[in-house]
Amino acid sequence: MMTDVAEQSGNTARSRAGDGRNAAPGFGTDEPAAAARIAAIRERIDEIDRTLIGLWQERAELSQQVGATRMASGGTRLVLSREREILERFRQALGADGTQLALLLLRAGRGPL
Ligand SMILES: C=C(O[C@@H]1C=C(C(=O)O)C=C[C@H]1O)C(=O)O
Repeated sequence: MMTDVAEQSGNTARSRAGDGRNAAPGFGTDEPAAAARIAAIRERIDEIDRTLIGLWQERAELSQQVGATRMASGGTRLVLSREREILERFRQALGADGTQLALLLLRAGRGPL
């Protein structure tokens, strides 16, 4: 993110200098063909992000339903053995970043500890 902003302001500075570069502001390149390819790839990235956000929200709602169901039956709010399984699943698939992602995912459902 920081890099994008820095690169964009770099392009803006060149445009102001009137040297003919910065053909496609916001793409981080002065090559129109590269900018077109990037725009096409970004469409899919945006689609993936929308899906991820929707799935994230759906998972949080389902997790809250489980918690409410369990507490209404006199059970516990959390089940740490289950949370450990989920952390391990994400760690195995994605490594250390997977663990961090799973921690955020679990927190989205049950709130901060
Ligand atoms: C949703 C549940 O409740 C809590 C939330 C979990 C989750 O978001 O995956 C996992 C374990 C529990 O601490 C569950 O037990 O399945």
